[in-house]
Formats: sequence, structure tokens, C-alpha cells
Amino acid sequence: MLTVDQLRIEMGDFSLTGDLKIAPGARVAVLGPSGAGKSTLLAAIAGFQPLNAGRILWNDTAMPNDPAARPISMVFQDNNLFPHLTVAQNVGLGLRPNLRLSTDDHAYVAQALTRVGLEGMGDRKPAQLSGGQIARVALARVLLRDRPVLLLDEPFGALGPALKSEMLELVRTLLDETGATLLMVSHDPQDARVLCDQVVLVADGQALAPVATEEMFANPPEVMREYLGG
Ligand SMILES: Nc1ncnc2c1ncn2[C@@H]1O[C@H](COP(=O)(O)OP(=O)(O)OP(=O)(O)O)[C@@H](O)[C@H]1O
Repeated sequence: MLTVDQLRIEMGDFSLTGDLKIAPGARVAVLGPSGAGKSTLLAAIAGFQPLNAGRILWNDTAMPNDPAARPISMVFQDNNLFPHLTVAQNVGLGLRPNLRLSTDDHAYVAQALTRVGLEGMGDRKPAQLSGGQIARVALARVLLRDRPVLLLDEPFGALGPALKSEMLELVRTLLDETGATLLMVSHDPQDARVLCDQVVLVADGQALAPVATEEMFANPPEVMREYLGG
């Protein structure tokens, strides 16, 4: 269980509060207007954003301060790859942040690359990959990190619709295999319908408790109606 307990964040004029629980294995879309605080919520859960009040807990225990020690892997919009490292090294960072990979580690990296459809591409640099392939590298790293919570901050926003739906399918397959809990920020409410069983709405300075995706779309609250453009 992921718990956002009495969270409060203040940055200048902006403030965000939240008090919610995410069940293990849930697939949650984080939706809301631009600037509402979706990325801030994910950064707080990941440990990159200091809190003014409240706690983030995993299985009823407060998470460590160090983001690397949290039971979390996160993919950002730019897929956070290092341009000077090869694909295999970028993925290997998920296992060993110092990149001292054993023979077994190299084999795990190769397996993860195969798993996301990038067999044999380990020696390339990110600049030699397409946008979809870069997103796959980020997911291969997530696979190797093998953490119970996956945070995706609009990682496929730059991809065209066909490629994006391919990536959402790959995420679904990986979640089926790992049972990880997903929180995914998206600007496209359709992503929620495709992949997520619940929606956390972030609006008016608040991250609301998760609601079933079906219910959210059948009976959207006003801010969601504005956001859906209807
Ligand atoms: N360092 C900062 N100081 C003050 N305000 C900040 C700072 N960083 C971000 N903000 C504000 O915090 C708010 C939340 O930003 P955040 O990126 O979390 O929103 P978002 O919902 O993810 O937006 P988008 O959908 O546009 O990506 C924004 O209004 C932003 O201007």
C-alpha cells in the first residue's frame, strides 16, 4: 500500500495537498489541468520534492529520505537517459549505479533489452535511437530495478499515437509480469482508459483520492469536464 499522508507542498504561490492511499498492484492515472501539480505529486512520492508537511509511506512505513533507497522507479518525460552512455550502460544503471557490472549483470541487461524489443542494440548511444526505442530503454532500466512502485511522468508524450499505444501495451505486459503499482501522469485522458483502473485527479491545489476510471468518465467532476473540454 502506498500512502500519501496529510501531504502539503508549498512553492511560492503554488500549494498542493493530498491525503490518499493506492492499493498494491493498482494502475493509477494522474490527471488534471496543466500546472495543477501532477509532476510535483510524483516527485514527492519519489523523494525529489521536499514536503512542507506530511509523509509518504510504503506498507505503513515512512519511506527513506534517499530517493535511490525508495521502493520506486521513475521515468520522466525525457526518459532520463545519459547521452554519453551506451544503451546497455543506461540500462545497467538500474542494477548498479556505479556501472560495475558482473558477467551475470551483463546477461540481465541483455535479457531486459530483449524483453522490450531492443535485442542487439546495447552498444548504441541514445542519439542513435528513435523516440520509441528510447522509451523502451527507459522501461528496460525500470525492469532491472525491479521495484514495486513505478512512476511514469508522461514518458510517451512526445510519441505519435501508434507508437504511444504500443508503449502503453508494453507497460501493461510488464505490469502483468511484475505486479508493480503504477502511477502515470498523462495529458491524454484516453491513456487512463487504456491502461489504468483508477484515476487520481489533481486540481485546485489538491490531489484527490483515487476513483475508478469508469466512474470518473461516466460521472466526471466539474474540473474534469473542463479538462476533457466538454
Ligand atoms: N520552484 C518552483 N517555485 C514556485 N513554483 C513552482 C516551482 N516549480 C514548479 N512550480 C509551480 O508548481 C505548479 C505545479 O507544477 P507541476 O509541474 O507539478 O504541474 P503539472 O500538473 O505536472 O503540470 P503540467 O501538466 O503542465 O506538466 C506549477 O504551477 C508550477 O508553476
